[in-house]
Amino acid sequence: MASPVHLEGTTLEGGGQLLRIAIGLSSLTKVPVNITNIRGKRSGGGGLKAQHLTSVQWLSQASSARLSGAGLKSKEITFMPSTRDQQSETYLKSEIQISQNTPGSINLVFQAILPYLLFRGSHFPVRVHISGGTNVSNSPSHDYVSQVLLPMLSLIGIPTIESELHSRGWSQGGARLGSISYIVTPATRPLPAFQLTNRGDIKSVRVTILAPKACEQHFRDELDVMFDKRETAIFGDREPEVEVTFEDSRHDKRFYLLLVATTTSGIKLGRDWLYDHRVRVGKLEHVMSSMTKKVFSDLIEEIEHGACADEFLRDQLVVFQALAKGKSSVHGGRRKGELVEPSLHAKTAQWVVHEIIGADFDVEGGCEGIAFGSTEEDVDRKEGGKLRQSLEKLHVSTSKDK
Ligand SMILES: Nc1ncnc2c1ncn2[C@@H]1O[C@H](COP(=O)(O)OP(=O)(O)OP(=O)(O)O)[C@@H](O)[C@H]1O
Repeated sequence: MASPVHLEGTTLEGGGQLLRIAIGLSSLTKVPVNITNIRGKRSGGGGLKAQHLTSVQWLSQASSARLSGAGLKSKEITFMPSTRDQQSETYLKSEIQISQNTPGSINLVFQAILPYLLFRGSHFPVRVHISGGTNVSNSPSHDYVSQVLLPMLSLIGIPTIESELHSRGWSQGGARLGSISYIVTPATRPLPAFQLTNRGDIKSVRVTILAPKACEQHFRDELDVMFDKRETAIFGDREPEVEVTFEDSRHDKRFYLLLVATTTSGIKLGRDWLYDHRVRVGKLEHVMSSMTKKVFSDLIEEIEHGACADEFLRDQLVVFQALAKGKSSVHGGRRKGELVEPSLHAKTAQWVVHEIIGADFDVEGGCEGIAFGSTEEDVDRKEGGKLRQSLEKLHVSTSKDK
């Protein structure tokens, strides 16, 4: 087997996403990887947290990989997928259960395994049940995934993924476990290249509030005032269409607000905040007004620079651009006439896909994908053809001892 591609875990963002993308791509393409200094830029010493370990272990079993070094807080792992075109029997079941006993983000586990579930070459839908956190700081919430990520994946041509929330799991207001099921239908051919370049006008905004029931009216009033004030910045000359949903968070320290704008071309832009500052008794009005101000101004910033994917979605689409067939483009918007730079997360994702499968991004957010899953690519892969050779070249040029 070729020597593993070495990834230094402190590169760019230096967090967990580098690991998730690397292991997800490795399990699909069978390119072995070695990651050192995992999450090396995170405070607290870095290394694998439970959420990362869960994803790595699941993918290693699913792709019959040899995994070494993996444990809680590990800073180095080597992931060597089996080169035989055979998946582990256990993981071909139509029901998959992934359990976490802390509220590690369910959606980050899902982010790690989704490319594998979609492109592993199966023809059967799977139902994946994951327990952990549904609303966790610095990760996509259940609400963001169901209202932004999944519709956007469908817009770019990925078979519709359904999600079913069973119960909420929180990182705030004391740890609490929840669970979600996803039904994923695998792609039966490579993902065609997609173009997210025409944003259109903002047609409607959907607001999701999770807060203690006693705060409902105040929160709604704050939003009304803000919509009145910022109507033109959001809707321009169009008649505003706003829908507000409130759910009782059943805890006086659990506050979450999400705004999702839908454009005339079907694009969804989302911004949210799971309140993570101290909630003081008697100061709840301050919590609601600061959440409303911040989430509105974040969304308006996204709207003003005209991007076709919000800052978070942009990094989450990188892996799909790299696997698609042909050149996919995601317009990231312009600020003062200049293209908006990808976030550090997006740059990191682009670096990882380059290192593992050789896909490159241009400054405008375009990427010529490797057509993963096409017959030609399969033949190449099985018979040691073009792709295999170029991957092997990459192993050599990026191996650890370089
Ligand atoms: N508010 C948000 N809405 C949607 N997606 C988000 C949000 N915040 C973070 N994300 C996404 O979550 C992922 C976070 O990656 P990151 O590497 O920071 O996470 P991590 O595994 O928790 O690692 P670490 O603990 O090392 O930060 C990125 O894909 C990012 O786009």
